[in-house]
Amino acid sequence: MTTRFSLAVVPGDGIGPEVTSQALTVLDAVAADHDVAFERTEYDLGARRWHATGETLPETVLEEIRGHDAILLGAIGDPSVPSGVLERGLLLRLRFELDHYVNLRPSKLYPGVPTPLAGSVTDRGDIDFVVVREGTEGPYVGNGGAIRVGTPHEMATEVSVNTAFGVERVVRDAFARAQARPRKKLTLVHKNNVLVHAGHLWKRTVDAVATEFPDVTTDYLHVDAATIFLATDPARFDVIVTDNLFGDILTDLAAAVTGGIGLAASGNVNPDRTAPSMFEPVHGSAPDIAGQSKADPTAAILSGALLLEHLGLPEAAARITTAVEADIADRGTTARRTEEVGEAIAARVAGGVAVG
Ligand SMILES: NC(=O)c1ccc[n+]([C@@H]2O[C@H](COP(=O)([O-])OP(=O)(O)OC[C@H]3O[C@@H](n4cnc5c(N)ncnc54)[C@H](O)[C@@H]3O)[C@@H](O)[C@H]2O)c1
Ligand SMILES: CC(C)[C@H](C(=O)O)[C@@H](O)C(=O)O
Ligand SMILES: [Mg+2]
Repeated sequence: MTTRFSLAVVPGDGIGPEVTSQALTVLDAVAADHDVAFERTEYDLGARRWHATGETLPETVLEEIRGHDAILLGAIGDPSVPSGVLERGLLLRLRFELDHYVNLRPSKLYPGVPTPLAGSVTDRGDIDFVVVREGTEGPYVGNGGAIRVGTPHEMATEVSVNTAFGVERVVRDAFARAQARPRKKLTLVHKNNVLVHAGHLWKRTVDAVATEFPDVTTDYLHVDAATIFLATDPARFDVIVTDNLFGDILTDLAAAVTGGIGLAASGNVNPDRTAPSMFEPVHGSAPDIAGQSKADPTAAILSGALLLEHLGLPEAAARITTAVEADIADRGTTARRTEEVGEAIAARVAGGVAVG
C-alpha cells in the first residue's frame, strides 16, 4: 500500500525555484519504488508576494503549512526587498514558529570533489562531520534596537538570547547524534573567553549532559580557532554543537571546504515533532546567478534526502545520496545546467537497485 506524505513546498526567491524543482524531480523518482507518494502544496512566498501584497508569511498560510508532514524550501531573499524583511519575516519566522531548534548541517567530502583545503590535509576520506546549529535563539531572536538612528550618536544592540532550556535541548540532541556515529565525538564551539555569560552556560550544559553519554568524548574550541581547523584539519570533527550565529558562519565555511555551497544540505528539525521540520539548502537565493540555470541543485536534492530520513525512509534517502555520490564522481569540469544535473541524478535514482 502506498504511504502518502504531505509536503509544503516553498520555492522562494532567486535560484530557490530552480533548485527546488530538481529536488522534487528526484524525490518523485525515488517515491514509486518505495511505495510512497508526496502530495505537494506549493506556497507562493517571498519577494513576489511581498511586492504584490506586502505580506511575508500570513497567519493563515503558516497554519496551513503547519498541517503538513514536512516542508521543502528553496531559498529566501531578494535584492529588491529591504535586507532582513524576508529573511526575518518569512524564513526565521518559519524556523521559530515551528520550533526548529536543531539546525542540522552535515558536511562530507565526497570522492572526486575539488576542495581548496590546505595541502597538509591528506586524509580527505575522513571528512564527514555534522554541525548541530541551535536554531531558535542566539542573536537571531530580534532582541535589540537602535536609537538616534542616522546620527553620529546612533547606538544599536542585537542581544543574544541563550536559555538553559534552549541550550540543553540542542546539546542533548547533539550528544545523541554523536553517540549514534562511529567516532562518538562532540565538539562545542563558542567564544567563552569573551562571551562569558552565554559561553559558560553552553560549557556547563555540555559538561552536565556529558555525564549521561559516557561513551561520547567531548572537546571545546573557541570559534576563531574552529575556523582554522575547519580549513586545515576538518577531519578532526565529528559532531559540532554551537549557537545560531556561529553555526551559520561555520557551515558556509564547512561547505566551502567540502566541495562548495552548491552541495551543502540542511534540515531545520523539530525533534519533538510538534510541527513539521523543514529541509533546505544551506545556500541563499544567489541573485548573481538566478534565472540562468547555473545553480547547482545538489544541495537541494540532498536536502530532499534528509527529508526522507526524517520521514522514516532511510533506504529511499540512501538511494538519493548514492546517486549524488555517483554523479559527483563523474562530474568532470564541464559546466552543466541546473536541470541537467537534476535529471542526471534522477536517472541514476530511477536506474538504481531498489532496496527497502
Ligand atoms: N536559507 C536561505 O534561504 C538563505 C541562506 C543564505 C542567504 N540567504 C539570502 O540569499 C540572498 C543572497 O545571499 P548571499 O549572496 O549572501 O548568499 P548565497 O548563498 O545566495 O550566495 C553566495 C554565493 O554562492 C553562490 N551560490 C549559492 N548557491 C549556489 C548554488 N546552488 N550553485 C552555485 N552557486 C551558488 C552564489 O552565486 C554566490 O556567489 C540574501 O538575501 C540572503 O539573505 C537565504
Ligand atoms: C538568510 C539567513 C536568515 C539564514 C541564516 O542566517 O540562518 C541563512 O544564512 C542560512 O544559513 O540559512
Ligand atoms: Mg547562512
